[in-house]
Amino acid sequence: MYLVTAAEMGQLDRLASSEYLIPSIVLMENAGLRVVESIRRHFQERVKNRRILIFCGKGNNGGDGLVVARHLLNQGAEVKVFLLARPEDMRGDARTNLEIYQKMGGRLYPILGENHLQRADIALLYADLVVDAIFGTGFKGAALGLPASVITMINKANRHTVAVDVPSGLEADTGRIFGPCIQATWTVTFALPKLGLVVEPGASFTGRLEVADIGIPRKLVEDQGLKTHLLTADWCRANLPGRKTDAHKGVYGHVLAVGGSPGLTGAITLTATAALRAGAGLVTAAVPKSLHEILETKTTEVMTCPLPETAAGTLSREALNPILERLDQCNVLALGPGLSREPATVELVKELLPHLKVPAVVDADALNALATDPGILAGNHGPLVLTPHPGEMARLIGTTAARVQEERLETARRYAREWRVALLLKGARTIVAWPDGQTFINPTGNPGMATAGSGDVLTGIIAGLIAQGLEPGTAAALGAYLHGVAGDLGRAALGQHALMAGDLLNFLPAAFRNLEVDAGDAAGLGRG
Ligand SMILES: NC(=O)C1=CN([C@@H]2O[C@H](COP(=O)(O)OP(=O)(O)OC[C@H]3O[C@@H](n4cnc5c(N)ncnc54)[C@H](OP(=O)(O)O)[C@@H]3O)[C@@H](O)[C@H]2O)[C@@H](O)CC1
Ligand SMILES: Nc1ncnc2c1ncn2[C@@H]1O[C@H](COP(=O)(O)OP(=O)(O)O)[C@@H](O)[C@H]1O
Ligand SMILES: [K+]
Repeated sequence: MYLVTAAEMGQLDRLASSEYLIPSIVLMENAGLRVVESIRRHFQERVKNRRILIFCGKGNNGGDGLVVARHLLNQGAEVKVFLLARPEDMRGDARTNLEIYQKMGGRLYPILGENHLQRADIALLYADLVVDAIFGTGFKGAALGLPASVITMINKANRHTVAVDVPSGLEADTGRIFGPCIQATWTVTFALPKLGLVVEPGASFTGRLEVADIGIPRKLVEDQGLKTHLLTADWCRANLPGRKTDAHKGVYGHVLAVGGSPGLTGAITLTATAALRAGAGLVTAAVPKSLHEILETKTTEVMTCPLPETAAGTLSREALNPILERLDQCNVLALGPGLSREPATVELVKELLPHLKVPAVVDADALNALATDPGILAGNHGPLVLTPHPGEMARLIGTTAARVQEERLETARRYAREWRVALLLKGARTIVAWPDGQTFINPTGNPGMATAGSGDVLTGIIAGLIAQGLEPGTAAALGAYLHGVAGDLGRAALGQHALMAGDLLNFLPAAFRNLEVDAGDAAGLGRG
């Protein structure tokens, strides 16, 4: 599903009117009607006598709110409109809808000063629902003064609140909040979701998100060349690697997982096991030779391979050729889990990356090694997926994790394009940016996944999907989605505190099953 900025949405609205002759007031009417339908569903279609307060701003968002008000009035609800503007300041379609509402005898209460707040505050005590139509995509910066007081008052009333298009106080483009913001129970956004509704902190203020069709022609949307997408189950389902009835394990590829160091054998174990869970045919874990027996003990289906090591028991530079030889029989490398930052091991990573002929998922300490010499990626390199968390991303581009978190989308998009890699930036609402600019935001996952080894599992899932023939960028997006679904299933069963990385492996089958279309697949009968 495409995601848009306020400007892109405004462009769509304008072109719908100018190129497709759809009057803007028709778009506003459609928007209002979609909100009314959503409110009816909220009340199981019984809106009669419901006490509904509608807070309207002076712009078109307020206009939407006035459309909502008059239709609810017509349907027998007890409606009160609180208008944060003087009627004479209203313009265009919003003004028209204000006048229609007034002609219908709708109750209208101006909020032009703090002295008007009390009436609204009392009404809030008895309200069955609050409709937030104060600010939409036209909002910038921070709500101050009276709007800030109104937003704070509404939040304090703690009533069910539906936000029209965007929760008021939220920047539609970034999801950032600089002042009070409506805490919506749910949001009805028009035509396409705005970026700020699906990334934190905006996503938390948005509540449950409904995307309402207001009649913007689909072809117009397709012709816009939009590059940002919200990952959906449908998209993931369409990109799941198939399973042929006459398949053999070689068909599903062979992952070479390289990593491990004393005390960090768990990371490489999680990655290797996750690759199998994700459906790879074969997986080999290549580790420093003194850890080889531990891996043999910790794994069963995973094959293992001892490699030359340093005195510290980490992979040494002599491991380069054995790894390259092993890669001749593999079709994807997972590099980094538990690797350590031993200088010789860092050198090994820097020598290995430019020689790769197969796709590689580069994670954890391999990223830290890359950060010591970013120019490594300047030359030609195989298709890479980098999976940094904000700290590792900060090291890669020489900034701070806080700065990365302020500009997650642009940071990921810029790095992917500059270094021609698929860049997966972990964290709440993981971002997957492809070299061509296509960018995906993952809505699945939860804070229970902020636990040691969770990223190692993701690395394995992505490598396992590439092993089965998926393009690296597609595998990164699909992997992030499945990883998050496994985390959500894990949270439902175990809670957020108890969830551990190993649990993600146990819930991965259910995450796949949720996506597989027909029961046949789920029973492992294989797709014909
Ligand atoms: N055809 C269409 O276009 C359709 C549009 N639709 C609807 O229109 C909405 C966009 O409407 P919009 O562009 O009028 O802006 P909106 O969000 O109502 O803001 C109102 C005013 O807020 C003000 N303001 C801004 N920042 C502020 C701040 N920090 N603190 C205080 N005030 C601030 C700013 O005032 P100004 O800066 O101009 O003085 C602005 O004029 C969109 O979300 C959707 O709901 C639908 O009907 C579908 C069809
Ligand atoms: N608050 C959160 N919401 C959703 N997912 C999260 C959250 N915190 C962490 N995660 C996910 O958990 C994983 C953490 O990975 P990482 O930090 O690399 O852990 P480790 O290095 O211990 O394996 C990432 O996939 C990240 O997206
Ligand atoms: K709003």
